[in-house]
Amino acid sequence: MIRFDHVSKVYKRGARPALDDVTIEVERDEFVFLVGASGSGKSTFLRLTLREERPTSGSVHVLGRDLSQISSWKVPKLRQEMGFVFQDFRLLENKTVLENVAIASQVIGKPRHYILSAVPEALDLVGLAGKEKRLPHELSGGEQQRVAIARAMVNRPKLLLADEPTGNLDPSTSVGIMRLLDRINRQGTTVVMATHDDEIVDQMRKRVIELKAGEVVRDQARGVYGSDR
Ligand SMILES: Nc1ncnc2c1ncn2[C@@H]1O[C@H](COP(=O)(O)OP(=O)(O)OP(=O)(O)O)[C@@H](O)[C@H]1O
Repeated sequence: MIRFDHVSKVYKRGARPALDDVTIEVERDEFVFLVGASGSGKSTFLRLTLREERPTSGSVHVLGRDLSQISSWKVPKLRQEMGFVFQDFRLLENKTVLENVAIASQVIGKPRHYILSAVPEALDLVGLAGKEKRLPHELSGGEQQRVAIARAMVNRPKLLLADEPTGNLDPSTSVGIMRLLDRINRQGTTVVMATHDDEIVDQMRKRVIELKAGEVVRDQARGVYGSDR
């Protein structure tokens, strides 16, 4: 699903690498936490997976494709096969819940009959059926994040990337969001979630990849502690 082969990323010549010789494989149907202190390289990992950035060296494969071989005009098509969720929700404030979700299908030209069935299905998945006409400011933070997750799922991606999705939520609301992400994973979507929240990571008992100053220092699924090279 995702393969990083000796990937390094240096943003500015001479600066410390944001990722330093990272080799990781995420298999189909896995749920993986990406943890590490601020600046350890989590967002860089996600940006490379989305091909928002390109590696300085090494190769990145996502959804069976070598990202270095994909021409720029094909990148939007690749991103259509992924969903992403952010800490700050990023909803359109003057659009209803329904419109916020539908727009993700409309912008990529999905046919009307698809949208008419996929949008209610996505809202049902996240438990927001009945709130279609609300505007984002009429929802709680947890509900706003659910809208963002419905939007990420409406095109039925194989891979969901989440960057601190519970970062703006209180602990009990976060638990609900984690249950939802777990359910999405069990229904067949690979999930990679960057987080600072140790409590969530401990509760969920999933694979944990820890980055420190751009290096993988822990990969719990493989039982490796310390640098694995
Ligand atoms: N666009 C950029 N230009 C220059 N340096 C960058 C850029 N983006 C990130 N960096 C640097 O790369 C390193 C890794 O940053 P990254 O954002 O990947 O970490 P992070 O683990 O996601 O941190 P946080 O949890 O605070 O989001 C940091 O030293 C950061 O300053």
